[in-house]
Amino acid sequence: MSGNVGMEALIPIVNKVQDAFTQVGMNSVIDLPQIAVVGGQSAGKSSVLENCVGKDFLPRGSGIVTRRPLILQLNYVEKGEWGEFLHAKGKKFTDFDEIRREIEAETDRMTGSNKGISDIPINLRVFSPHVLNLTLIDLPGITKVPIGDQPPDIEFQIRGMIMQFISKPSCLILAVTPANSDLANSDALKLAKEVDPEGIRTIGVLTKLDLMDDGTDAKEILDNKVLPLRRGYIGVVNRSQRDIEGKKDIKQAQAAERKYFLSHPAYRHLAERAGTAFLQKTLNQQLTNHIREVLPSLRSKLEQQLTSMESEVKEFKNLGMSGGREDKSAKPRMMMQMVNRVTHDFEEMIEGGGNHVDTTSLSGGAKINTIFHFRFPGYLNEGRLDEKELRKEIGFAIRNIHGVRSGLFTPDAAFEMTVKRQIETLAPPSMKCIQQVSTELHEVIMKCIDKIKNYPRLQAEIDNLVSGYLRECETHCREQIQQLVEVELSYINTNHDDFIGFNSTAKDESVKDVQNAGSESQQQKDVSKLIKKGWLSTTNVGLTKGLSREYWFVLYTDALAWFKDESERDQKYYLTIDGVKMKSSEEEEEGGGLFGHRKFKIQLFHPNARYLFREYRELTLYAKDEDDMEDWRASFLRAGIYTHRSQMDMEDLEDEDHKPKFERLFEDPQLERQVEVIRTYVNSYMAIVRKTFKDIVPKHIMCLMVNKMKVFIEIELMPSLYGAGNPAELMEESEDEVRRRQELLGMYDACKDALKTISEVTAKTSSTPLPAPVHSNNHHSAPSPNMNASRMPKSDSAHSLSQSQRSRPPPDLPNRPTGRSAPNAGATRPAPAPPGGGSRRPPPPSRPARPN
Ligand SMILES: Nc1nc2c(ncn2[C@@H]2O[C@H](COP(=O)(O)OP(=O)(O)OP(=O)(O)O)[C@@H](O)[C@H]2O)c(=O)[nH]1
Repeated sequence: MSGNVGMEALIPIVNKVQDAFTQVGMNSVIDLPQIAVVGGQSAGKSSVLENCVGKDFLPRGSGIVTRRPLILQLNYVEKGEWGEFLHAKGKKFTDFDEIRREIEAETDRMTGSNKGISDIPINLRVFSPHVLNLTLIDLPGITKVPIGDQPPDIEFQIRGMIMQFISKPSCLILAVTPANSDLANSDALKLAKEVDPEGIRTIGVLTKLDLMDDGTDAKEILDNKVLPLRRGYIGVVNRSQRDIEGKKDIKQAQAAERKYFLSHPAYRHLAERAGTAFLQKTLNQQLTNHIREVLPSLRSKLEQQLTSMESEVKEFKNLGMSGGREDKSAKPRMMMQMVNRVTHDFEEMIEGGGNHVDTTSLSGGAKINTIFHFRFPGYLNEGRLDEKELRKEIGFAIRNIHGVRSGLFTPDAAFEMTVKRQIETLAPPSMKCIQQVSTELHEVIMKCIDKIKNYPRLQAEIDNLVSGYLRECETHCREQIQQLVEVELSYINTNHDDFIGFNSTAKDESVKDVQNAGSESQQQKDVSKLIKKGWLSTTNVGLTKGLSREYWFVLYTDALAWFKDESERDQKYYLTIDGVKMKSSEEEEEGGGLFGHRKFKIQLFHPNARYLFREYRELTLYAKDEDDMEDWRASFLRAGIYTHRSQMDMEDLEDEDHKPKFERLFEDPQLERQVEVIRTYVNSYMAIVRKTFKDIVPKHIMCLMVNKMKVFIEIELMPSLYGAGNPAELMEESEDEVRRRQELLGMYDACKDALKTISEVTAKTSSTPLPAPVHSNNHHSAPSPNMNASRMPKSDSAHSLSQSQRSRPPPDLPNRPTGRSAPNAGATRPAPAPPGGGSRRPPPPSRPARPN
């Protein structure tokens, strides 16, 4: 196909834009409008359409030829030229005469050969290096009188068929009217007016100028003086049937057409605005307008995409990795940057602050702080014996020291032995604290090195080195704490300032310790100290079993209270926790609930009483996660709610009569007195030791683990990495990263190219403004019979036609209508009316028979 030079000129432009956008992952950015030809029977629609494409391939002839809509999709391909029908998939038609025959045959297949019609379209795709990706629609001609197999309502049916296509706001309408018929009766113009009352997307085409009666011409119509259209009329002279039969070449025909306009006295002045070439130019200009119209939004999309990539591309450039090439010398520098980043992040996560503060959970330094000051004091109470157990132990110690004799005096050794056993119980919670901090440090390291996962070897090596060092620190710290326990065991300092001694009444900081050491009345006097507040969910506080509710729990050193909410106004219960024990466990998911899946359970109960509170034997609490449970457990421990011993342990404390063994001790009043004295001392001394541990263990951990880790990462990590391997190898990127980087850089370049293309296209093309609306008193501009259907939203029609066209005034306004509205006033008819006042319409041209 080469009969449409203008369209061919647009091909490289569209392809360039399309290619540029395919590169950046956007397809079909330019969706060109459809073009439909509408007109009466034999008006020359198919001829006009063919001329638009510039290739012979449509059936033409007398009578109704187009009897099914033909949807012609033009597809640009670099090589070859062929057609394909949807109804004959896979078959390539390289001979365009064959295409014409196939259209005829397919029309007959659906409609029969006796002039029947059908609204089922024939879909033809033409592939060619000479076409734009464009859809053209050839529609059956409007006819009024049914012939052959045509249904009685043929006019109505064809009208519906046409409307289906032209009512789409993106469809350009070529309203074809033969010059040798009455323009005022043009169905094409009427239909176009219905769907496009403003005339934005309608182009009037006047065919068969050559067939007008001698002495008549269509000058006035072409000058847009009769039934004016916003875009005016374009006159064309298509090939006659004889030309077609004589195989007149399309180019030859266009040359003849041009000659016709130049030589015709009535048309000479408008020769530049007439003919097939001008129609092509007008259509191509519309397509150009459309292309130009989409460019600004494409540009802004590209600019957005470019901005989003800019910072990463800059980073690659800094690292010498742009342009798809890697600068090997940059690798050690990059490694340093990565290590610095890890150092910085580690420091930030431990010391707090920074830009990326976690707002969902405690982590890093804050978590370690919680472990030190919240959990660890609780853990220290874990191995602690309750009052009865302690008395029992002291009682046994005293009796074992006295041996066979009954001692008169309280033996110091019993105090020391008991204290030592108690000091030993401080080692496991201290180790637990070390282990928890170590786990947290490891988590922090993992988070820090996650950011360098694009360099898997470097990440693995850092993990290896840092984790190894952390293990060393942990081991060392454990040894130190063990040493600390041994130090405490080595000398029981009863001269300690805070030790209660024989006369002293020193008080421990911890209220609980005093409670254990003092009398009941003393306990009552102590002011309750707050330990922890928070939401917990429970299943058994005044609710049907199985249901659960959240309450605001407040734990004091001697009581647990719960409230409706944080305001603490509506108190639900106040539970004194003396003697209360706990069991904690992880429960299987039961599905649903206030905290999602209730898994972390703590049960409080009173081993020596039937009910804990009201009619409940126990209080079951659910924490929202493991951390929360751990915090509550530690808090309960601090409040003196210890973990319940197993049944076995309890049995050990009882003898055959189920009487607590230690109670028997008190059958000896002297022993009872001695036990009481030692118990007071033990509690006082242990309060001192616990206080020391509470203070010194976190200090050890900070010194031997946290700070050492910081120093290691800051100072030793880099040399250790150099020792571990070649930076170039360590800095090897993951395949994903290489691909990602290449893609990103490719995309970045493609975006820039696409922007350049847009600028080029904008510079090389120009928009034609939409002519101003025409005003006419004649019938064409009268309200359409179907106004509702015809009122299209302006924005919709803008889809295909430039917004800018609307606002700008046309360079040369079309002439105002003369006001003459005679049906055929366009034709300059010098000849007088025929006698008898008959119609002035010329007789319809006799059409030669269609060749078979
Ligand atoms: N002399 C002359 N003949 C024309 C012109 N335009 C079309 N014809 C002839 O008119 C006849 C009908 O042309 P088509 O292009 O088939 O018209 P159509 O509107 O597609 O016809 P239907 O699809 O049957 O409605 C053909 O024989 C054409 O050669 C023209 O400008 N001048």
